[in-house]
Amino acid sequence: MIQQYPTALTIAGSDSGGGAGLQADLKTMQACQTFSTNVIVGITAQNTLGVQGQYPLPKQVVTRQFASILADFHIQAVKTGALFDAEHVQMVADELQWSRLPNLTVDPVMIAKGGAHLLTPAGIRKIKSQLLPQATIVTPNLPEAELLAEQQIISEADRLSAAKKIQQLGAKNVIIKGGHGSGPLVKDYVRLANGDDFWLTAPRVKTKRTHGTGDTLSASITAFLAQGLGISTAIQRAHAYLEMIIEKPLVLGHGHGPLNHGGWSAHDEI
Ligand SMILES: Nc1ncnc2c1ncn2[C@@H]1O[C@H](COP(=O)(O)OP(=O)(O)OP(=O)(O)O)[C@@H](O)[C@H]1O
Ligand SMILES: Cc1ncc(COP(=O)(O)O)c(N)n1
Repeated sequence: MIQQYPTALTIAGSDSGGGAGLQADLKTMQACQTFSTNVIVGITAQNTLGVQGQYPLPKQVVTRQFASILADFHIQAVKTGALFDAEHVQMVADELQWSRLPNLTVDPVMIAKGGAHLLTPAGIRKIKSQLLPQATIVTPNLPEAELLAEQQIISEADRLSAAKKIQQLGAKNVIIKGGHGSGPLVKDYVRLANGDDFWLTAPRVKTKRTHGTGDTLSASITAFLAQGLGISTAIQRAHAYLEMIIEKPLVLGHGHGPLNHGGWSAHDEI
């Protein structure tokens, strides 16, 4: 008998350098045994050194992709990535609202590793008002969490209060990632819808090959949600996948190099 294969949707920007954005999402989902369809919201000219150009796509091009996917596939989980500006956040929020797709992971991509802004201030406000109320989970890094919660995050207690504020904006579950912190350990803080919380801790890998780590974590969570795993298990497996592949980098490019998304096999324990 032919089994239904877990199927997800990523709504993101294309990275010509192949390490982040849509390309990271597709490779991650494949490695995590979920098929991913994709809506391209915009195109970036980008490499490991930075973002050289950004080209959001016209509304009709975005909505037409949604229509094609929804007419054919049974989508079990969705993620959003770089959405560029308020207009594009709104069109994505509208599509998600009417299509009522389940298991939404919002990766509130704002600033690329090289410093380029991938979302306008009005776009940030729209994410807060239109996307977070629909989100099963939101996955900000530390600077993104500060902007969403409108507070500084220095201590661990700050992380707890920021996560609570982000939940008040409507996101059910929150993970505030710790890659931008310092010290020998990277600590991600997870706060679940029921109020339970925990830290995911890993040794900080001394590498500049971290392009797309955030996309990879959120795409992996999405892949595992599409497979029907509970939110806590999906987060923990995604973190284990990320920590496994960050140890096996590909030596490519002259800047923040990409992860090795295929750097584990289905037989590896994660
Ligand atoms: N040097 C590192 N060693 C180990 N784990 C890391 C390292 N850097 C980031 N991570 C992990 O990678 C994931 C993404 O964290 P990070 O804070 O880098 O997200 P991000 O800034 O959104 O990433 P990006 O913008 O590059 O896509 C987290 O689970 C974090 O713990
Ligand atoms: C199209 C696109 N989406 C997301 C990112 C974030 O990834 P990073 O922060 O590692 O640059 C990116 N650089 N480009």
